[in-house]
Amino acid sequence: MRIGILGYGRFGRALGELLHEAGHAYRAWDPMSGVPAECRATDLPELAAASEALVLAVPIAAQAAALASLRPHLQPGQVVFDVGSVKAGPCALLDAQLGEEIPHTGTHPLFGPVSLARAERPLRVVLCPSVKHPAAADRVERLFRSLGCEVLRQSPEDHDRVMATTHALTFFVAKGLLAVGAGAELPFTPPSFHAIARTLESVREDAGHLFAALQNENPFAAGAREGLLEALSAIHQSLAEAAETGGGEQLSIPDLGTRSPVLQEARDHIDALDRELVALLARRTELGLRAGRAKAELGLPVHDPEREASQLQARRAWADAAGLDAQGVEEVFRAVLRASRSAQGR
Ligand SMILES: O=C(O)C(=O)C[C@]1(C(=O)O)C=C[C@@H](O)C=C1
Repeated sequence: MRIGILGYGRFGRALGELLHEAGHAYRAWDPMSGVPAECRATDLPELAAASEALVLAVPIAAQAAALASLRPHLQPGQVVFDVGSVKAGPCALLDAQLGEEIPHTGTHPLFGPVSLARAERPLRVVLCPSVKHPAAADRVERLFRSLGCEVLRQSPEDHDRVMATTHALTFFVAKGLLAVGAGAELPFTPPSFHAIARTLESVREDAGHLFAALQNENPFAAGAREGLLEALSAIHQSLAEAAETGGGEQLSIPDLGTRSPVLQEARDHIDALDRELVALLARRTELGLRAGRAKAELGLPVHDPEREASQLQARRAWADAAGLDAQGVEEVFRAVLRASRSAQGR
């Protein structure tokens, strides 16, 4: 399928790379950011004429204007979809501007430039079909599946309701933490902070317009924020009361039932950890494939003994520093490298 990307910001560019990796031809047009010559359309009419599917990858606030300028160049055989993080408004806009004539659907890829660069998997996409165009939703679903994505169908409202209490609230909390200095260079941080530190990083790296769109364009976000603030002040209040009365009953952690025996508990943790290791190996394989493709373009072979020698040396040193058996860790990485090479050879 020939794809046209309208808007070549960070997401448009990352989507272009994903399309390219999956073997799709794409062109892009953006009056603001530099599109590389090899995939740049001359102008909007040319982009529209050259594409079977058009992706609206502009900030939500710019969607109406972008769609209005695209509309005169569209044909009924094409399909148009947006990739915005909220869906009620954008889906209504697509319906209003493209109507019965131009097939369209709303989508929200639950990944971005940062998670793509980190080769995080699975890639998930929420698809909000227009009742006017069921076949368009099927075409776009097939396109995302060809990129290795899992596709989940939802109504725009159901999508926005879930996003209000997850995406919008996460960004809201992260903004608050950044405002109180939790994102600053700190001399040390406890493990309980590590997961949220990653979130602070992505919030900091995300384009500024995303925060405003998540909060202001999602019809359920303000209610979710109020609910969170109420819940937090109730907790704050009960902490203050407990400090005054010396009591702690209402703050006690709920009883999790009978304690598991030590062995069971250790095994449960080991299982959880191994699951994370497998997910990490999947990401590592993906990155190996990416390195392989880059080397193929340079005419280099899969096996790079020099790079592997320096990798093994570094991993031995990391093992030493962690108090592990360096030889054992080296063997693990030899197996990882063998698997990576064989994945590239597939
Ligand atoms: O860095 C590369 O060139 C890769 O292809 C990745 C990788 C790896 O998995 O780390 C795999 C094979 C090479 O021999 C060296 C390293």
